[in-house]
Amino acid sequence: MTLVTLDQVHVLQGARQVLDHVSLELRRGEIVTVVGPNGSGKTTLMRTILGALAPVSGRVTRHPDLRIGYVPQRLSIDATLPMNVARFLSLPRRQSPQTVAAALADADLSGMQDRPVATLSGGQLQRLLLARALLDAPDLLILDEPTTGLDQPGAAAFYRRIEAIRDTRGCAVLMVSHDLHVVMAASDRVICLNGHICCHGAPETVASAPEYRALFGSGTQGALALYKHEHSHTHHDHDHDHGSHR
Ligand SMILES: Nc1ncnc2c1ncn2[C@@H]1O[C@H](COP(=O)(O)OP(=O)(O)OP(=O)(O)O)[C@@H](O)[C@H]1O
Repeated sequence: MTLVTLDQVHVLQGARQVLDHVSLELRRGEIVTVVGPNGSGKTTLMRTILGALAPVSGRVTRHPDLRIGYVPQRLSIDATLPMNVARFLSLPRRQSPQTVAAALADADLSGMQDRPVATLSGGQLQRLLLARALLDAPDLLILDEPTTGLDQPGAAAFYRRIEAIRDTRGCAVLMVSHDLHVVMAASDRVICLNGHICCHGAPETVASAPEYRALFGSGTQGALALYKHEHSHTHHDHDHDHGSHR
């Protein structure tokens, strides 16, 4: 089932054209990652899909009654605010204890209802934002650079959790990421954006595309092969190029 379709979308930020002829489809159950250099329009694309920005031409079509859960890059919370996790998740709308418990379990924060938000680690706070995005049982989960500030093992664990949520809830996931190595392995499809869509497809296809390599160098494919090797414990004869990292 197609959840969102963008057809030849053009979006301006101020007078500047940021998205140019962008067409894509998001389908139920898939994990799609958008990669691209700084200023390439990734956040603009997320906000266009959310409906916060309108295209000047082209069309965005959302499935009727589509529910979108959004995980922002970061949240500025006043660290001195005396608020616990359960209360944070019941703002602005009251949620049942069961809904809160299920969202916390999916975000690997089981039993944390009474913890003051100010005492959470960076990784736990990120997962709290994930739990909040799960409260309304979204069909599509949008995450904008969700692992900013996490170290590589923390980011890898976060992406595995996202995969588990997709598997159990069946929602689609669209995310922006700079963690190229890990994310390439955790995605069904990758879209490489630089104002327009430079290339897209399976992670392996994108990692070896000349357009992608021109933007990110050639190191990622080797790291991808390495990650998959460790992850699956199978022994494929990948075209390793570990020596050529940027
Ligand atoms: N509100 C705005 N007004 C004017 N220009 C904007 C606005 N928001 C973004 N831009 C410009 O649009 C372009 C794309 O920005 P966007 O935030 O979508 O890129 P990005 O790929 O998410 O970047 P980054 O990786 O740095 O987060 C940039 O040149 C940015 O300066």
